Amino acid sequence: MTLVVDRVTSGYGDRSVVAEISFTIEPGRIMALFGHNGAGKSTILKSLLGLIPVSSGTITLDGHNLERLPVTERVEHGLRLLPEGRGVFPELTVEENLAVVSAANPGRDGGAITASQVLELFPALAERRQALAGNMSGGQQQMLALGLAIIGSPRCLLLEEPSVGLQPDLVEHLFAQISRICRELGVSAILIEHKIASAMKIVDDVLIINTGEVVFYGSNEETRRTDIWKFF
Ligand SMILES: Nc1ncnc2c1ncn2[C@@H]1O[C@H](COP(=O)(O)OP(=O)(O)OP(=O)(O)O)[C@@H](O)[C@H]1O
Repeated sequence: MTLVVDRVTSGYGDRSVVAEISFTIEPGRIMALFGHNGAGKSTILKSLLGLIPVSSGTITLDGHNLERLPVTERVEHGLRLLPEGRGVFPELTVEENLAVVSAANPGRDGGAITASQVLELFPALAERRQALAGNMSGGQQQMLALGLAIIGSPRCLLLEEPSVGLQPDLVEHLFAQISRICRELGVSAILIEHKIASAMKIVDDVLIINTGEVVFYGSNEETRRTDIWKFF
């Protein structure tokens, strides 16, 4: 399912924070969203998911216009947010976390990803299925959050700084898992990340914004040939 964002402008109240944002992500591909603090990265994700309204522009997922739909319907279409911080229920076990989210996301067309498939995809979670999520390490909690995000029929993951608080080796591991999930399931992703060198190992395309406007959009290869630091 191709995500096409075309000239989206949005913000808070009367204040536009991001303007005329455009990009396209094909299934199975990952786009990095880079920019300095306060550039508007999270605002773009919130606009895609419908947490804040867009004032102009269109968002289509495989041809379906999403920009006027409520959050619940956008989730049904396959948009999934992995929020900054731990997107898990700390007082529930791994299994209970998976059960709660499965109940809320039955998925569509019989091809939905179930809790048991998530445990097959992440053996480290299967080993800890009875553990309380809140007692697990940061890396394990992030893996569970990723597992929860793909239950049902995900099409596009919105990943908000998933590496925050993780040791460098765990960051590499998590990113490898994100890459594998996207390629294997044909799910696209937007990755907001400050750890640019690590992100560059898994992303296909890069969008850089500065004070709410796109200042660079290119493939991984083009990004590596460009002095991107001037855009921050
Ligand atoms: N709920 C809100 N109400 C009003 N203004 C907000 C709100 N959230 C963010 N902003 C403003 O929108 C601008 C962009 O913020 P945003 O969180 O999108 O940036 P960001 O690029 O994600 O930053 P960071 O890397 O620090 O998370 C900032 O000026 C911020 O103060």
